[in-house]
Amino acid sequence: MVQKYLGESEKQLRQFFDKAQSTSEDDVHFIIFDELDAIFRERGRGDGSAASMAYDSVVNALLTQMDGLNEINNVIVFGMTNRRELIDPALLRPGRFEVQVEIGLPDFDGRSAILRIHTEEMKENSLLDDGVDLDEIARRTSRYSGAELAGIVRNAASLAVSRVMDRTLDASSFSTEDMANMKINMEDFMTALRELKPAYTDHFDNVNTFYFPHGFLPLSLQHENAHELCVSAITQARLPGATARRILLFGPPGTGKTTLAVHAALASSPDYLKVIRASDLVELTDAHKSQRIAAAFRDAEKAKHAVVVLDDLERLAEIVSTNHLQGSFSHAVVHTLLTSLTSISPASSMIVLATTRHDPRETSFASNALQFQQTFDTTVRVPALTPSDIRSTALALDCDLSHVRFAAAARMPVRSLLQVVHTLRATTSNATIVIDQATFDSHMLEFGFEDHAHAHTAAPAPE
Ligand SMILES: Nc1ncnc2c1ncn2[C@@H]1O[C@H](COP(=O)(O)OP(=O)(O)OP(=O)(O)O)[C@@H](O)[C@H]1O
Repeated sequence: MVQKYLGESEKQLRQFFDKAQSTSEDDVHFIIFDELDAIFRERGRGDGSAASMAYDSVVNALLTQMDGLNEINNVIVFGMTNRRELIDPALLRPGRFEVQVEIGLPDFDGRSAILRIHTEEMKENSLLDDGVDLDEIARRTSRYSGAELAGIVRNAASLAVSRVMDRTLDASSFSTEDMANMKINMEDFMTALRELKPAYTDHFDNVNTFYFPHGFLPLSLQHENAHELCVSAITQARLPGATARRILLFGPPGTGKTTLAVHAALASSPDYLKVIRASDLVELTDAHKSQRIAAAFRDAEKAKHAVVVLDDLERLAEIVSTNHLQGSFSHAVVHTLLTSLTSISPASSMIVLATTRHDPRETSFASNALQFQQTFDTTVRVPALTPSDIRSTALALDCDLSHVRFAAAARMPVRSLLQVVHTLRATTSNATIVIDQATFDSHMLEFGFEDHAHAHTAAPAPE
């Protein structure tokens, strides 16, 4: 559609419709626009340059043609897009693209059928090993789109070819054994699956190693309760009429809020998981940050069971408070966060787990800016560890703190405890290490924590 000269695209558009109109009414014409969003974007959004005005004019031309369609009844127009929100709204009104059908990610039957179609020819040519279980591949690809499944098949085929080509460079000297080797087997599919990850997700494998490098620990009764609440909210979000879709986890720095949210999300086997962290958005402009956040929510709406984790809301929103009532934040990001959170479709089973260091029950600048009370359905406190939680968590990591004295009111964020325990553990290869008071105290001081035995709170190192 895009032409070099001004007015050419409009002319071409008119020609499509004129051709359809000029034929007999018995001949039905289909006009199909692929990637509709590439050309028919919302008008007035450009930079005012001649090029952007030219795009606006193409949209006008299509609107004129579509309106004229009422008088002819042998033309059916299809538009395809995966960015519906970018299309000029006038095109989506009744009388234009009035029937809108969403084609989401394929379900198990759909994936099986897609895999069968793409492997049919291989099977006919005896290139598919009998051990290839397409249903098993369909089971393992719950988050893959049709195009990605086709990519898996192509990748598996090229693995089989390269296996033989690595051994035999001359195709004319192929032996029967080479031909048998060329068959695409289950192992090729498994390798292809590991290499090609679906677009509509974070890579779950990376998530595991990133968030729980040493495994996931129960930490405390409150942590376990918070975890259970998140898992059951995610499970119930899949049922009609679910009400708790937006959960806010709050607690002091380093108490394990993000880890808990991500683990609960994984435990409920979502087919889409997106963790949005401020560190992934650094160096982006506010507009780009907002786009990323909005896109994650859009993708989540498309998935069947989606979880979005918003890690550290105040960092995402760049909140800097000078006191509990004043400060600054990124208006664009806050606007996007609030709009995305409050406009989750009731039909979707998406659930959002967000983390913050601010107690939503107390007045604070962050709490006001992000409207915690109005935006979230449920809030859950994730506390620092008590002395008995500290001991049991350390023991789970083979570090015996029974000889260390803590003030009853002492509290320690799990991050601080893990820092100390891991350095203590690094000093010896013994199965379980028994730590005395002096060694523990000196490590605590080294990390800048207050005297835990007397202080009410073992403060974490400044961030
Ligand atoms: N249940 C757990 N099991 C094992 N490790 C954990 C657990 N919870 C937290 N951790 C570890 O403790 C550290 C801090 O956890 P996390 O980042 O989740 O805390 P946070 O409350 O989100 O912190 P912040 O307020 O700074 O965002 C991480 O290194 C994480 O791996």
